[in-house]
Amino acid sequence: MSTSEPRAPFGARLRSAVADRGNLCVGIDPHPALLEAWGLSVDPAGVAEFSKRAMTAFGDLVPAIKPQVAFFEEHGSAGISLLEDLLVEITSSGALSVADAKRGDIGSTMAAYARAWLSEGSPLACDALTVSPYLGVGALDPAFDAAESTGRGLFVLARTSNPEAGRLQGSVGDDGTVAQSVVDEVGRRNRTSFGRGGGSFGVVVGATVADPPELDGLHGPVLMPGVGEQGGSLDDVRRIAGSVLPRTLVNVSRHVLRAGPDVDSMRNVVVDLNRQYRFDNAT
Ligand SMILES: O=C(O)c1cc(=O)[nH]c(=O)n1[C@@H]1O[C@H](COP(=O)(O)O)[C@@H](O)[C@H]1O
Repeated sequence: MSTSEPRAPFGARLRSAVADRGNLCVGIDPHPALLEAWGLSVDPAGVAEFSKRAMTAFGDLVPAIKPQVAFFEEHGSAGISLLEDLLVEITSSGALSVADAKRGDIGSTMAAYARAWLSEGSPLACDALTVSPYLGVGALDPAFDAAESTGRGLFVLARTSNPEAGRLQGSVGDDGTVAQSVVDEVGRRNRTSFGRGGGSFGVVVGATVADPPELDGLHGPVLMPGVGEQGGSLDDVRRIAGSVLPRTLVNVSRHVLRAGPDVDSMRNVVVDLNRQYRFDNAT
């Protein structure tokens, strides 16, 4: 992309990718146990082959691909270098990259994370980044600003899929639950940046959650992990997403990756999931 050609907002690019390819986002999570199950070495060479086969299997099928940064980071600089290459390859495949790094820190440090993941020309630049609001949604402002100015997006953790999350994220303050206040604050940012950001700021809500936040006021996308290995189902996704179902990106990682190392087997699982998780006609 030339500098004279501004990138369209992430929200608009995601809507178009979903209209084209459906609502499924597959994760690339090279767990050591999966590398072993695929007959690969638990080292950077194994991670490289794992990522290559995964991209061959579904790079052209889904609107978004979410590398789990932790499984690259654990291999040090070689792993990060592979992640840089993978982010480029995801773009070449026509999918959007969602880097699952769950970053979050005080504003000035957050600005450095924003430069790393959301600025033009950075080796780790992705289309969207997962961020943690534990230091306050306002502490993430450098990331909101960077994302808006470069046509990128954020997914802010609101109500996560893990069983330990409810006590903290479901606790009730003046504005309802903590999870609801995160959704409301992200929704406010989507409304104030409409036209420029195009609803590029999303939240993460797990498909396993019994007490999800109300998402009607979000005006942005939802990343919904927890389907498959963590027990979430299509019915759960429908129940939790409600009116934002068409803008929901359903993440599945191990359920697809366990079908490897055979590329066709993984591809078949994704084709099947793609049939179920396509909500463009949802009411
Ligand atoms: O931000 C995430 O993607 C995330 C949030 C959440 O609440 N739960 C959750 O499982 N995830 C991530 O989504 C992926 C789920 O993987 P599977 O359980 O194998 O499908 C992992 O990379 C998790 O780190």
